[in-house]
Amino acid sequence: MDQTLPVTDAPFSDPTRSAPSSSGAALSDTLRQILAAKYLEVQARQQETPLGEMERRARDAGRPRPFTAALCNAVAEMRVGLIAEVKRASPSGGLIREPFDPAGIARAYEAAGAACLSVLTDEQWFQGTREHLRLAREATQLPVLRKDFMVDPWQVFEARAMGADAILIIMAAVTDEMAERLEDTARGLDMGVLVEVHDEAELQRALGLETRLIGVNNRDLRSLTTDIAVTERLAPLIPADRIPVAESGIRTPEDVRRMVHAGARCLLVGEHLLRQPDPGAAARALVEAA
Ligand SMILES: O=P(O)(O)OC[C@@H](O)[C@@H](O)c1c[nH]c2ccccc12
Repeated sequence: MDQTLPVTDAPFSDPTRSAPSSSGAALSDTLRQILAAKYLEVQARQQETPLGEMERRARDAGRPRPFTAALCNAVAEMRVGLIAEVKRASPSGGLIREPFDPAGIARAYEAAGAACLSVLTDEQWFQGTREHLRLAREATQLPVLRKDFMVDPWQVFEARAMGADAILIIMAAVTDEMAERLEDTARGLDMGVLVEVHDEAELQRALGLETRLIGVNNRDLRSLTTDIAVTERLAPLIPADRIPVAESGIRTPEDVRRMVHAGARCLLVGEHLLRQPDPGAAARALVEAA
């Protein structure tokens, strides 16, 4: 814990310029728009709360709950490791749930046997807030992933300061160098990391990190379409010392069985659960599918 943490004195890097876009496609699409706004948002927030102050708040936030261990335990016990998501809206789904009760939803997920929670904090595209994360975490004992677009280590301190136990690193959104800085910062705070990939090239880049949890996003963040065959293609390429997590577009017990069969016993599921009158019952049906 006495390691020197990376500082954010460098200007925000634009991954669309320097990172290899693995698909070869220009990011002139949803992800690019989200990132352009995110750099500005982080810059503005950092002016309100400078790095040193945010780091102090992060270190005062108490101990993080063990996110990676919760999923490892589920896998070791041959259960489905469900990361159940709390989100009000999304760019592809529009307004998903209204009224929206993050604490009640989180409690229902916990009772259903979810291993972890994921809470959207992006306001502009997902109508998320820091308050949603705080409410969901306080209502349960579960480790919580802050689901947002991380482009600067300042946000990792911010995540811990708001109570998050883990962060997401989206390989399509960052350079290799930034991915490492985000990972180092999270590890220095004892936080978990989920690194997200969508194709073979992003997977190769992700395997250069130390993070064990490799999320395969079935959703293409450029076009917003989902296809759970993406996990079936990529999960077999993930080495045995890593833990594959199938993300997005999972709805039915049959989908769960397909993901488990492909080698992904951990699942990140949101929209389907949140569209049901009883998200807890829907979560239980998926946990019990395999
Ligand atoms: O709601 P779904 O299709 O079940 O997907 C959940 C989760 O995988 C999705 O919200 C997600 C995965 N990666 C992201 C990156 C940013 C925002 C959102 C996401």
